[in-house]
Amino acid sequence: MSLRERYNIPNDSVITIAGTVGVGKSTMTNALAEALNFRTSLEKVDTNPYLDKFYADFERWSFHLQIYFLAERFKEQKRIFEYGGGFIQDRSIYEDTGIFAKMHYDKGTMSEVDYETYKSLFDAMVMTPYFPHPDLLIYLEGSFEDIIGRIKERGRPMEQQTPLDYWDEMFKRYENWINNFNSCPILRINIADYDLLNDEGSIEPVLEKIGHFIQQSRKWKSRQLT
Ligand SMILES: Nc1ncnc2c1ncn2[C@@H]1O[C@H](COP(=O)(O)OP(=O)(O)O)[C@@H](O)[C@H]1O
Ligand SMILES: Nc1ncnc2c1ncn2[C@H]1C[C@H](O)[C@@H](COP(=O)(O)O)O1
Repeated sequence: MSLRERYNIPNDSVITIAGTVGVGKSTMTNALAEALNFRTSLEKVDTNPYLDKFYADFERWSFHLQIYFLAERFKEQKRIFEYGGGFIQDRSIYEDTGIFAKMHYDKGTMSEVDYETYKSLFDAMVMTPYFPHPDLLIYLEGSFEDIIGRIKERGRPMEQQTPLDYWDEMFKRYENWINNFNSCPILRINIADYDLLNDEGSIEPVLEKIGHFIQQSRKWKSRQLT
């Protein structure tokens, strides 16, 4: 029996992994996809044509970068739909607007007119009944110190040169954002409770929770339809 069958996870499930930069989304995405034999939808950092420029000059590039991310994630959403699900997605589309665009607007590194243009495009594309929301959003959380340690250890130059205040602001916003998030069911997992790098078996309790959550939310959805 496969792990997917053992934990009763439907093979058309779409699971998105959310959380601040460096918390461990990509690592979790790859581990879950391998355990469930699902496809991945990964955030491509190396081929992003705006990311380096953005970190060097937020004001000049924040609008361009948000439009790029929106286009990339929307194309991925289409790909997931075309395959009929069975995907783990590295970062949700909701974080682009709820965390990044809003933070840059509030801090003055995205102009009001750019923010309004971006938001109206995002809402028209995503906040509609036609947009297929994921079955589950797994929110990874941990201490600020642990997360900063992981950003340092990973060592992407553009992130090393970014002041600590930026990550601190983002960390605080994430807590507030997840407490108010209601676009799909949420499963919160603390990074202190598993260790995918040193203990392969630590994925199993996560799978058990996923199976339970998806079963519950599908039952709830089917009751709403009858
Ligand atoms: N369970 C873990 N224990 C220790 N380090 C981890 C763990 N999971 C991820 N990391 C490390 O933390 C860093 C950031 O992880 P990553 O998955 O790239 O985060 P994200 O995609 O959220 O930015 C990487 O260097 C990764 O190897
Ligand atoms: N929407 C975004 N706006 C600005 N920066 C973003 C956005 N989405 C991702 N990023 C940045 C943050 C990191 O430097 C890289 C990759 O994110 P990660 O959390 O490491 O997967 O892109």
